[in-house]
Amino acid sequence: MKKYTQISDISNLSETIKEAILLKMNPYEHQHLGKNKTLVMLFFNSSLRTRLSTEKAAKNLGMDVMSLNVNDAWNLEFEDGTVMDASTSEHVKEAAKVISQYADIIAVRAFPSLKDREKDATEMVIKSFEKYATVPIVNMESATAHPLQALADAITISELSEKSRPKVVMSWAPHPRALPQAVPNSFVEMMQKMDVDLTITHPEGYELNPEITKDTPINYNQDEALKDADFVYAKNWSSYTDYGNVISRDRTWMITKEKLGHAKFMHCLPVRRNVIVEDAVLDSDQSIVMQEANNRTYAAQIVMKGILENL
Ligand SMILES: CCC[C@H](NC(=O)CCC(=O)O)C(=O)O
Ligand SMILES: NC(=O)OP(=O)(O)O
Repeated sequence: MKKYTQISDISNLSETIKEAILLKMNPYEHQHLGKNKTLVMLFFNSSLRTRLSTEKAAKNLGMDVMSLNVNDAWNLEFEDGTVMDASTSEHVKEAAKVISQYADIIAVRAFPSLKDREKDATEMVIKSFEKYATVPIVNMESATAHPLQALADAITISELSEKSRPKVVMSWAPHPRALPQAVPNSFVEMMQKMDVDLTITHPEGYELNPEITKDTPINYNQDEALKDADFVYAKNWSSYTDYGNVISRDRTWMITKEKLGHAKFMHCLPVRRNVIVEDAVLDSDQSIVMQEANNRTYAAQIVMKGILENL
């Protein structure tokens, strides 16, 4: 593996999932790979799980880790040819090359603006690091994708599914803020590669990028969509068509025990209790959000193992 910025960087998904599950049994087995190697993590946005699980994964592999909240360093310029006489102090051309001298792998988190859809779609931040860094890049959530989360979700469903082709329903849920489409995009992309019966449910106006959803069924009736689900993956996202806007705050879309039926509840976290999902669900043994969060370490570890093996 040369990098992990998108799900398609995984050449054999079922093998990767199997290897990640095996890794959990012996997480320190490959420490020789990371000895005298450094992971640098760059955060343009907040994180708990990604920051800690990716650091844990790197240390499981014997790596050293450095983490930088980029906004505490210099305000970076990403546009080519800019006369930098305003608020940006350093161009990503220099920053990426400088960091590459300190790192063997660079991991980046940079959320979208949610203001300019076309510009967000260019994935300027992570693509700039891919272009100018001289070491492999890992995506810790970019403007349109969260491939580490999706891999952890795939591992979790593979481990906990009680049938060969489970029904997986990704359901929109309300949120007070405008959130990215990265997590739902990557979850849909990942589920399309797995042997699951995937349905997406959301209010009208919340259609994701059709280049991602493709022919995955979309049901605007949540109750109908949730019927006989085995896994319910709840997530809020802002409108893609009315880009970056909150066009519904309909609290009836909150996931309840009643709506969940016998299904297992999934969410990437952080989750707004009693907005996205009621306490009774999160506090029940139908919730597998802790297993998902634990699998973030092994998703990151199997990815970085593959990268280290190719250095
Ligand atoms: C892994 C999820 C990260 C991010 N979530 C949020 O920004 C939620 C923040 C909040 O609830 O205030 C998102 O939806 O992409
Ligand atoms: N799920 C996830 O990526 O969590 P953080 O935003 O806390 O890293």
